[in-house]
Amino acid sequence: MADELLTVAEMGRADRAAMAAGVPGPVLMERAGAAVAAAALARWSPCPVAVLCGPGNNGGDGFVAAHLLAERGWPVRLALLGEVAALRGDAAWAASGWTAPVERLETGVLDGAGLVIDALFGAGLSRPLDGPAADIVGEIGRRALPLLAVDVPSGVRGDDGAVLGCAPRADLTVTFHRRKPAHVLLPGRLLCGEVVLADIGIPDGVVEAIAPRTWENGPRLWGARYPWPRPEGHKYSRGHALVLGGAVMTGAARLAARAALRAGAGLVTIAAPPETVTLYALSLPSAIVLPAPDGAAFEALLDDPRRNAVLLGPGAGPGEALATRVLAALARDRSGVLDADVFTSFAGGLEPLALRLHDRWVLTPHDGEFVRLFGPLPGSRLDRARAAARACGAVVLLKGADTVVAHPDGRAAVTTNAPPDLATAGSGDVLAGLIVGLLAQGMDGFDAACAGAWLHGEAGRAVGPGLIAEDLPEALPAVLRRLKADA
Ligand SMILES: NC(=O)C1=CN([C@@H]2O[C@H](COP(=O)(O)OP(=O)(O)OC[C@H]3O[C@@H](n4cnc5c(N)ncnc54)[C@H](OP(=O)(O)O)[C@@H]3O)[C@@H](O)[C@H]2O)[C@H](O)CC1
Ligand SMILES: [K+]
Repeated sequence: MADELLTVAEMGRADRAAMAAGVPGPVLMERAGAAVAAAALARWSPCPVAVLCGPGNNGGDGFVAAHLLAERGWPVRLALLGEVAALRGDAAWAASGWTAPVERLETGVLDGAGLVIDALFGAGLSRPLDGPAADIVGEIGRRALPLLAVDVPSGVRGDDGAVLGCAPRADLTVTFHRRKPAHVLLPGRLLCGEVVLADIGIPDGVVEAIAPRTWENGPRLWGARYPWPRPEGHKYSRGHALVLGGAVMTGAARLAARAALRAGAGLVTIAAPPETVTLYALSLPSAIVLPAPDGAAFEALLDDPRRNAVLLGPGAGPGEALATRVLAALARDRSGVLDADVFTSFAGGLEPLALRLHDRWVLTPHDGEFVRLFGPLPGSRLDRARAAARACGAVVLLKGADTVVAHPDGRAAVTTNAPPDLATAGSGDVLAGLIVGLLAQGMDGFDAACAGAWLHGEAGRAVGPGLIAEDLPEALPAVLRRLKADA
């Protein structure tokens, strides 16, 4: 499945470009409807079907699918929101191929149905569902009917996966040409069920010309640049991460350091308060633990240019001391990750950092931290992460069940592989450690953030229920082995 995600506007441009290139609208609609019918034939045994059509082209796809399923002998009832005479363009053309009755959109059309095809609204959803559309969506849920959604479950907004009014939960969603953000962002993703991407004959050159800026996060996005150890390499050529250790919450930096090592950093130094050196050293034999009693000592560690990537925040303790160390790290030519307590230390806003941040720095806030840093920005998680990255100049990784990574230049990726088990103490520290480990090996900020988030998700899936953060670094070798085998 292609990884690019097209916005509704970009998809409209793709449609128009295909038509300009000689693929007529009815041909696109015929193929879209045929893909829906094919999906029904592939996943369900013949059964009575209720096809629910809306007043636009999503409904047109429904007419085509209804016709094709009826041709295959499936008992099909079709209901339309509005009048046939009001249909326009390709939808009117599609409706003309349906000679059986067109029912009014009422819940009775569901009686006896073994499958519902939802072709009410797709890309053209413009307001919350109400009236008969909302009634029937509610009834589908009450009856727990199997549902195949055309393009998106009706009520889910294509650009951000938000639900306008209500939307049904589909078992399968058939979408066309490329997926939309709604297929990967929550809550839309959870309502789509399995997503099938159908080729409706829009030439590949069209998407290249549109040059989308949004992807689903996965190895196809960054795998070619993954820093696998080279035969002639040695530990010094694999980068050296510097992790600031805290005095009290020592688990956070330990988890992060271990993850950085597992991600492949050749060396990891923990800059530790003197009284904690033994603790850190005993629990992490492969890390270097050095005392850093004050800011000057930390800066001395930073001054060694071999320590090329820095992690500040996990367990560091918020406040002036941490803020000073962040500014010291940013004053040097390093890459790094800012996480956790850094966001509390700069909760008033990132202005003190703005001029110094650049795209080899990754900020990893969760939603609460994000709002404290950047304010209540409008739009989807994609919009907000993009706006934040643009504003601060660094890569922003907005953590959550649909983690978004955004680059200041507008590129963004949505991570879909994170299991709910990852919502546990210390999980974010591991993520920050993975990213700094990849930065140390020379990956750029966007790639490192994307790869880190994806590896974190895969490690979470490998462990599954019962996961605690300590498991994640240990799950990584098997995940990396598979990644390498597939490369
Ligand atoms: N390449 C492709 O992807 C192709 C996609 N196709 C299909 O076309 C739809 C998009 O079709 P479009 O006509 O642009 O939009 P919709 O069918 O989704 O809906 C527009 C009509 O619905 C009305 N509307 C919108 N929201 C509501 C609502 N909440 N309640 C009632 N009515 C609503 C809207 O009315 P307006 O007043 O806003 O104008 C329109 O009448 C895409 O999703 C694919 O399924 C093509 O078939 C092939 C190519
Ligand atoms: K739909």
